[in-house]
Amino acid sequence: MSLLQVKDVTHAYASSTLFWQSKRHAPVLSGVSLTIEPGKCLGLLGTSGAGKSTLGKVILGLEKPQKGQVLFQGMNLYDTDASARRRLRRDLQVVFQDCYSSVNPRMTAEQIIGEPLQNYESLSSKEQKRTVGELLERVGLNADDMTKHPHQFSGGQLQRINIARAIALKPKLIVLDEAVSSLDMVTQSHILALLSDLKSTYGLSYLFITHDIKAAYSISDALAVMEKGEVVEFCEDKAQFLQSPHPGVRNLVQSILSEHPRYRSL
Ligand SMILES: Nc1ncnc2c1ncn2[C@@H]1O[C@H](COP(=O)(O)OP(=O)(O)OP(=O)(O)O)[C@@H](O)[C@H]1O
Repeated sequence: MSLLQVKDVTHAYASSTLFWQSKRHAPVLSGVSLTIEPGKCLGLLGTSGAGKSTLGKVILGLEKPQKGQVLFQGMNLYDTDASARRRLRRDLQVVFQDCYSSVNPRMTAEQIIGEPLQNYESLSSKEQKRTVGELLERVGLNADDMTKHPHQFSGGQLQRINIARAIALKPKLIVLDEAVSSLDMVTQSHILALLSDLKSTYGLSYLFITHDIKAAYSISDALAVMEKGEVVEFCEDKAQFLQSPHPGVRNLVQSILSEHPRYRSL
């Protein structure tokens, strides 16, 4: 069974509530369907405004769609009781592009990474400290870094802290919304390598939202492209992506082919 199934999802944001009437903008998502398999990464590409982040929010349970279903391990995300919702919140995590605004600047790394543990696990303070230390080391930082505040880290280091917080509860799916986009190329490749490593170690699944075809191609198993709220291409095997006849996808593919001699003949 797929880990996540998005079935025919249509969504429009509410614009205003005028007395009893709630008005809505034009749909941002129209008839979107896709799947994410256990332990796999789906790269979601598309131009600005295509609806990628909105789909990410719908998948995280944050934006209830007007139409369609989101099934996580067969369970309807928007039709569950409180205890199932709590479990789902553990299993679904997110890392955003802006590593600085994703954390409270007054908290230490220990408090940032420890927050989900405190909310969901009943660990003694000693156990929690040890777990935070292990998580810091797991993402390539030092256990001693737990006393530092966000401003004492570089952008890449802080994104590692956000990743440590996201994996703290051993989730099943992490939405990575432009998670490496604001980093320089070298840091970006290190973080992509870390994400790949964590994925294979813990059997994590990712929704990797990005504008960057090269980053998406390097980390993903499957690829999808959105245009104006619709999924115009969805390839469960990224190799099929290179053969897509869709003109928008061909343009994306050309940009990777030029740098990968192996694929130039395609
Ligand atoms: N909270 C909101 N209320 C109203 N409209 C919104 C809201 N969030 C996003 N939108 C609109 O929905 C559309 C899709 O936005 P979304 O952020 O999902 O696209 P995106 O593909 O992630 O773009 P980007 O890559 O620039 O982040 C845009 O037209 C945007 O203005």
